[in-house]
Amino acid sequence: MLPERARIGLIEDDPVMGGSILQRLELEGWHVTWWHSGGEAINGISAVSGALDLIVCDVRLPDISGELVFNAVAKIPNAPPFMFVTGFGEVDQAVRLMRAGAVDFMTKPFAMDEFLRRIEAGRRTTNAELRLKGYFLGESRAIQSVEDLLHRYARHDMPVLITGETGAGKEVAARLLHQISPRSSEPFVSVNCAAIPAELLESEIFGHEKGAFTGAQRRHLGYAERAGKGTLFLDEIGDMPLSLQAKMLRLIEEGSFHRVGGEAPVALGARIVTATHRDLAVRGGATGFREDLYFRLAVLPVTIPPLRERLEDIAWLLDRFLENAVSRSDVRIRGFSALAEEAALAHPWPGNVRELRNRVERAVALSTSEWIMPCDLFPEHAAVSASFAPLADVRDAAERRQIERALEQTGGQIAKAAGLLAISRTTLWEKMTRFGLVEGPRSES
Ligand SMILES: Nc1ncnc2c1ncn2[C@@H]1O[C@H](COP(=O)(O)OP(=O)(O)OP(=O)(O)O)[C@@H](O)[C@H]1O
Repeated sequence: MLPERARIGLIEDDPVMGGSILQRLELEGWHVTWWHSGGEAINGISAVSGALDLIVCDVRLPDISGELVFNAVAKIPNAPPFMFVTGFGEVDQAVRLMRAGAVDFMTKPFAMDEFLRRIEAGRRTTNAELRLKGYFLGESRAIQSVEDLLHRYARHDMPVLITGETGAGKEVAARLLHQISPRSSEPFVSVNCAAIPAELLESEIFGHEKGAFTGAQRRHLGYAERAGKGTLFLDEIGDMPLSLQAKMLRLIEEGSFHRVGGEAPVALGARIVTATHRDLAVRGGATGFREDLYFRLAVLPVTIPPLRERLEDIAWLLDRFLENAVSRSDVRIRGFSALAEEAALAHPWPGNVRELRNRVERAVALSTSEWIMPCDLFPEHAAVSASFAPLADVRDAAERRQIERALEQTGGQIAKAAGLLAISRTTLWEKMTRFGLVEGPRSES
């Protein structure tokens, strides 16, 4: 039973569906307000918005779409979380709604117990508790909305495709998705498809039977089987050979696979999460990736923004990695100098978070003071400035040389040398003093 009489808003035009949801929710202790059309719901919600713990909304309504209701309600202060109920063909729309902020969706027909579990997870108090725990991936709004999306995806079993530049944190996101999912006590198995030779990848993922090929002396369980009911994370999926892509497609469509050399199908219990730094959505097979497989993998998509687009995370990550590196060494470092932080903010971070972590670890090893300086984080800039003179120095050296020549030609006579150089005597004298060319008393002749 619910700790308090929680309030739910139901937007459903089908009297049979709405009636059975209402009856079950009331039995479970929810207080339900039922609206039969979108317009009716918008008016009704405005009056009680703050008091509602959750809204369950059908995507297809007789007057306006559930999406329009959601967009209108989202503008109301203290709007309640939305969970959508959709037909099978409306999954794309439901995913779009989740990306826009809906907490969850369920496809009809659904089992009532699963529905109750999901509304309990999506209701307002649960969200508030999540916030209190704070964010894990970073401080920027961009990464926090990624994290919010992962929380919404975590309750589903559909494949997730994580895209983003190299080193941006795709695997970290996949691990977080696993940890916050109901599968968290099961294994998380990570496979880097680019790191395993193409000819071995199939038997590494699907396993093989004894005698399947020369050297296969025993049955070998692949990653798909070792992941059990947990998460199978396939990194660099864009590098998967075409022959294996066909098998992946079958795995997703049929929910089972064959070990190499095996005859009986093995059921896949794990959720598939994939990642790539490539744009696999390019049409016409230009990427060498099957379009049909792409759509199967990208049912729930999420993109990790590059570090240069989330500057607020830079200082946060610097501190995190510094703390970590210092705790593993015996150096005493108090933090980053303001100049080092400024340099970090201006850097484009082509290697993203991985580059930042490596730079911090190297800086801790190199630093000779208690404060990390720009040259500790970016030693290559220090090397460049040592070998490459600033413009002002080059200009000074050229002026000095020309003044020396003029003085030589005029036998050290300032007035004549100034004439040759087309500057005033005073200016020449000042420059000679600055360049250390003045010896003995000044000659005005
Ligand atoms: N939000 C984060 N908090 C702490 N560490 C992070 C975060 N994001 C990434 N990292 C660290 O940065 C490094 C790279 O992260 P990760 O392997 O997840 O990136 P990736 O996008 O999967 O990279 P690749 O494209 O090379 O596979 C790892 O050491 C990881 O621990």
